[in-house]
Amino acid sequence: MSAEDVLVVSGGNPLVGEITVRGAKNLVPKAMVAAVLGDDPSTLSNVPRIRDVEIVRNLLELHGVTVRDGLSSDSLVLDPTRVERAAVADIEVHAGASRIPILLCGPLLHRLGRAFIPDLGGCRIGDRPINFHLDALRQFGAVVEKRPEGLLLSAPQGLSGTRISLPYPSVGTTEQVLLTAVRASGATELLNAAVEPEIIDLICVLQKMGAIINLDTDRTIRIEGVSRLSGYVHDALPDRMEAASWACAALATGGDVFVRNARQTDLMTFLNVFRRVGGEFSVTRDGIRFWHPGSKLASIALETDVHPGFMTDWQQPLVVALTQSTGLSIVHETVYENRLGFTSALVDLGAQIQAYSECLGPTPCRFGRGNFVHSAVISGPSPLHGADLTVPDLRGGFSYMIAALAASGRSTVRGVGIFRRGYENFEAKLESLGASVSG
Ligand SMILES: CC(=O)N[C@H]1[C@@H](OP(=O)(O)OP(=O)(O)OC[C@H]2O[C@@H](n3ccc(=O)[nH]c3=O)[C@H](O)[C@@H]2O)O[C@H](CO)[C@@H](O)[C@@H]1O
Ligand SMILES: C=C(OP(=O)(O)O)C(=O)O
Repeated sequence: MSAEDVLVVSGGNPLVGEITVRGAKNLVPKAMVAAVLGDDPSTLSNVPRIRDVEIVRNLLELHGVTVRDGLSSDSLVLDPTRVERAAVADIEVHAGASRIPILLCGPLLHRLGRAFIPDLGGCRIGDRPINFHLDALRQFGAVVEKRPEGLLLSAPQGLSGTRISLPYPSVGTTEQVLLTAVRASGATELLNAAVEPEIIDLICVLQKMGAIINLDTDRTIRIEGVSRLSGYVHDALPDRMEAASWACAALATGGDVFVRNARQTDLMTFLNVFRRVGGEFSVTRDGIRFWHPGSKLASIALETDVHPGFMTDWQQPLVVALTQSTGLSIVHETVYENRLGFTSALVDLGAQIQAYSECLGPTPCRFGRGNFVHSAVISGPSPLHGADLTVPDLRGGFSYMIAALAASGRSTVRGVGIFRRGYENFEAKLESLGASVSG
């Protein structure tokens, strides 16, 4: 860990001011991958300067996509016309960096008839298997060989439309199916699909390219394959995970933060919970202002779920705010089996949190019968004090930062480099909100 990976936080002051969120971490890299399917260049704007975008930019360049900055400072132009001629021998260097490489399967199979996919990275919040992805790709006609350093795929007979029913509405697998089906021969029907706003935005990107995609009200997506797609011009939807993180930071520190570009439609479920806890917000054309009203915060019972439920990526920052609520709050994490480990560090800061392997919520989830610690009871309000913290993953780590800002005294937060995966300019944003942080 380098020195610049460590931040010393003097907490106890409310965060006050304004920050801007740009395009979503969970859409932008995927829209970049979609550009590989086009016959001509695509232009993507509202692109944040985050590590996951850099990783995918480097990966696409290795595959022969020419990526250059666009006319505006936040846009990228992606030209895939040289992909066929690219050498892919260096792809292994990207192993372990993010979840995105798996989404290149369909686009590379369509263009080259083969694809090499390195081992995936991303947050360690569960096992994160890719069995749904591989089952779906095989149904399209792909042959998948597992190699020590990754996956080798080919499509000797090409890729053909198919009927896929997902055991669980997986975001990544839904995107995998979309990116493969749009240029497969014939029609594809995807049942039990995920319908997160980032997926809808990816569908918008693909439709601009010439794809025909229907979304039914029952989580069924129907795709009619087409033989060619063009480039696109698209403005990425704003990052609702980052917006919710700053909202929770405002609430936990007793502050008042305007999140420029936050969109009500993407945050509707979060806003309901924020209000039930006692947080105030007001929606304007340019963003959403979130603030602590000065009165007591309420405890709540909450389950994370696939969209339109309460998103799992919002859970960790919200738990910090719940340490300041009066009474007992209950959180049941139903999307990942191992996303509550971060709570033990919050206990070191003075929070009262007990974690359980039972399902503490009305929905019996996939993890109830295993020994997975996936429910928590938070008792509050607890005064928090400074501690020495090491970031475990993106959202858990940002929660530590929020807790350190809410705590009285000094905390040392190690491993903040991970934040660069999903929080653009986080040091500058913290400073602009009056946080006392130093490297
Ligand atoms: C880069 C990106 O967009 N990441 C998001 C994406 O992750 P990601 O796309 O990896 O998440 P999924 O929706 O696929 O995973 C949901 C659940 O399905 C399981 N599963 C998934 C695939 C599979 O082949 N087999 C399987 O069992 C996972 O272990 C997990 O328990 O959606 C998650 C759920 O909203 C978010 O937390 C992540 O921020
Ligand atoms: C889990 C997350 O990301 P990833 O899927 O990229 O690991 C996240 O953004 O909180």
